[in-house]
Amino acid sequence: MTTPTTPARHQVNFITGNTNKLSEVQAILEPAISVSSQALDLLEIQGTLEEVTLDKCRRAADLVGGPVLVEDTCLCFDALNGLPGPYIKWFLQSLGHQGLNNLLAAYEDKGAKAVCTFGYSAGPGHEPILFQGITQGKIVPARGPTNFGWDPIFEYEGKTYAEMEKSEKNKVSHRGKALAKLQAWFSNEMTA
Ligand SMILES: O=c1[nH]c(=O)c2ncn([C@@H]3O[C@H](COP(=O)(O)OP(=O)(O)OP(=O)(O)O)[C@@H](O)[C@H]3O)c2[nH]1
Ligand SMILES: [Mg+2]
Repeated sequence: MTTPTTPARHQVNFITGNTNKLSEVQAILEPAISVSSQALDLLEIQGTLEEVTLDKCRRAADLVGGPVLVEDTCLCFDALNGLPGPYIKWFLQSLGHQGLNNLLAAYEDKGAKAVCTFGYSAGPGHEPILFQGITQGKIVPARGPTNFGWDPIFEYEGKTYAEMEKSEKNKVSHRGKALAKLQAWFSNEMTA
């Protein structure tokens, strides 16, 4: 007679230097998928949203020598044909919330897409798999706590991300949507 075994819980090693990202990923994935993390400052190439994450993921797998999860987040202004996109980190650092609003002053269209692209690689030499989530919102003057990036200037259905409870943001966010796809893929793998 064989004893039924419970399938091993999935485990991911999320490589990021961003503690805010890490706590959102843990809040969304755990306890179903356990999340460990290494803070490595990965070099990021110029390119499309997908190219940046693919390259980041391959680099992380080579550095760590095992399975890795990485993520790259873009903020794409509709009036600017998707810019700043993957370069939002440097735009935010240089211009701040007001400066990002000013970029759209000449345009009526304040629409913006928050795009999150996760890359999972089973290890060095394994081609990464991408999971992407997009939330459409608009850019507004800052409202709410300022502890995470551009959260105070990204408004979705009347509230900025910064004004939402964490659990509320995770339900509607670019990151939450991307992680729902990743979770579906992992549970499929588990039953395959
Ligand atoms: O208000 C925000 N709400 C979010 O949900 C969010 N997610 C990312 N960011 C910021 O957008 C840039 C992405 O750059 P990014 O993806 O390269 O991140 P990063 O360099 O901080 O970490 P990582 O590359 O080590 O993972 C960085 O400035 C992040 O702080 C966010 N800001
Ligand atoms: Mg980065």
